[in-house]
Amino acid sequence: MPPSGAINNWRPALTHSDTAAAGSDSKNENNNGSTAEASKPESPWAAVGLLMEAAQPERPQLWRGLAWLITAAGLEALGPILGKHYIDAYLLPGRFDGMDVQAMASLLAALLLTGWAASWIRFAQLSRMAGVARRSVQRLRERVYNHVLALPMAFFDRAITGQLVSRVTNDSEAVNTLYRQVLYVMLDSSIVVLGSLIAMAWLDWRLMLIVAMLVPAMLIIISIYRRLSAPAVARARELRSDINAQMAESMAGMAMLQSAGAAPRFSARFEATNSQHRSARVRELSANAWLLRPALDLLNVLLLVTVIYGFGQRDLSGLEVGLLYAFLSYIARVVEPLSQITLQFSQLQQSMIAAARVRSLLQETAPVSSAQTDGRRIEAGEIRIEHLAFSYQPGRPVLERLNLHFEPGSFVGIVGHTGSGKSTLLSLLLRFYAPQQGRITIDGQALDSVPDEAFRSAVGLVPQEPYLMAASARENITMGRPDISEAQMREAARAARIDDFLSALPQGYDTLLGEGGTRVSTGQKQLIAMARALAGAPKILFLDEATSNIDSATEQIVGEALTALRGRVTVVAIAHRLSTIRDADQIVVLNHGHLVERGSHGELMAIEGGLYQRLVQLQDLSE
Ligand SMILES: Nc1ncnc2c1ncn2[C@@H]1O[C@H](COP(=O)(O)OP(=O)(O)OP(=O)(O)O)[C@@H](O)[C@H]1O
Repeated sequence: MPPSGAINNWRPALTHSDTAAAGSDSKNENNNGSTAEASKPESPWAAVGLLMEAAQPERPQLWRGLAWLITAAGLEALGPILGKHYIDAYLLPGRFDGMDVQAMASLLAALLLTGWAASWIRFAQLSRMAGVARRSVQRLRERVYNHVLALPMAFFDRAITGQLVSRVTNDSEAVNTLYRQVLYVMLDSSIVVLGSLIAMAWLDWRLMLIVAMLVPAMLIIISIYRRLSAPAVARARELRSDINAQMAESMAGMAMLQSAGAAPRFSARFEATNSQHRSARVRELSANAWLLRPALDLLNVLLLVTVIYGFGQRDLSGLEVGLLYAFLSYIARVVEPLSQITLQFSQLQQSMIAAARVRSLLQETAPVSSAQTDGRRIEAGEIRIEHLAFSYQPGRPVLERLNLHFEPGSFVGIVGHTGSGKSTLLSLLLRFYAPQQGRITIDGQALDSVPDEAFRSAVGLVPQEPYLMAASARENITMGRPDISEAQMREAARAARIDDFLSALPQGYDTLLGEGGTRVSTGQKQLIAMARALAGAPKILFLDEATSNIDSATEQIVGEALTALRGRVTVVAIAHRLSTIRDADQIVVLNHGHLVERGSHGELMAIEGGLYQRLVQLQDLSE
């Protein structure tokens, strides 16, 4: 199993989606067990914390925006007070002449100006905050992506590609919505409500208390709604991510899917997930339609009745009319934002779940980078393996008590039956996993203490399933490594015997390969992968069945290329096709995770009844 292809691999075990399709709680039954997927309920503060982290560099902007929003709310709250004064001082007493008209005109102008100023400030600040939100989400998305790139390979054994894509794209986008909800609706509306309540308290605190009752009533409604709809919201989100995962999985395994005639089954499974998603959304929207809107309308009416009734109980002298006007204005200003907060709650809940998922992905521990360690560069490429033991799952050892020594510049072949642990050994040498017992050293220093950069530049890999990016041949070989010159790239391509092919392409090395680009055969892909590995001028070159997809003539040419590396580069090649490693200085034979034989081809062939001898005989028979 090629570790390098883990993220792109076709995964026949559709555990998560299958359990989801069966209608069970996939979270509990997901054998892939991605903690990134676990959407455990998080407090709203956790989500807000994530936002604040993302907005960290622009916090002063946020505080400034907040201060201006409070100013706008204050200006808005002034409106009804001015209106009350206008009614009480001029309208009711009928003072319409001389100085009074002037005063009335200034009062009305102030009324208009405060309203306009408040609207303008709010618009400007919300636009400013929208900018902060967009940039924060951009930062968050980059952070999530970089975090995923740094995660250990063991994580990708559990993760499902489509769901990870969902985390980086949809969920990060949902966090954008959360930003909008939190800033536009929650924050802005809360400030307006607070400003109106303060103004009302200044006018008549008893009446204000009646209006303020609205706040706890709304909170109760929200809490009931939350309890009723939360499972549906979480389920909808989970199923949406499943839909993405199924989509990605089908695309990645299209050839197998079609050739195995599995399209109808996949289609049925997709429909099942899709319809469960729709049902979850309907459940969620029903709670919204049946509970939220009617409850809000009812509260509004009750409030108006109570306030008017309160006025009815008082001595309705002329002055009370201005107060009634002011209160009715304030009630509208309180009810509307509170309705906004409540009505947006469903969206808010979804966004919070998305934020929780992004957060748990960010909490996946990336391996501690060796970048800062004081290890040396790899100069010779000597590898020593001592008492190495490893298992993916406790109690199921894959490699046991391995002791090996690869001389610098030597050519080492690793052979063994399928599942004997060859790729696992390679994964350990590549630091994809850490051994549970024993140790590996390179040039005498522990593998994990070699600085990242030094390790990467000294090691090349030609994986079993070569991976081509949707980019030019040049980019596919250099992989953006700035230190690889044109001459080095071409030299590597020549060594991998792919230079002629690439030069003959319509735009030569600038021709697009990979998805949507020029089609290349699997064998050619492998040669490009070889050129990619050689271009970095590695000290150690790992090949994971790199000759399995090329014809015998090309294999011979590659064999010559490997021979040319002798003495300069330590080559460790896993090979099913034994002819590839026939000339190796040392052939290591693994069986069920144990080292059973070791030696040159000649030495191993001399072991009567030995495993290597049998493997060679079997292969000779089959050819
Ligand atoms: N990521 C993984 N998680 C759990 N078990 C794994 C993982 N990768 C490999 N294994 C198991 O470890 C054992 C050794 O697998 P490995 O891929 O190293 O064998 P191999 O010799 O390279 O096989 P092949 O020649 O078929 O590629 C197998 O039993 C396999 O099922």
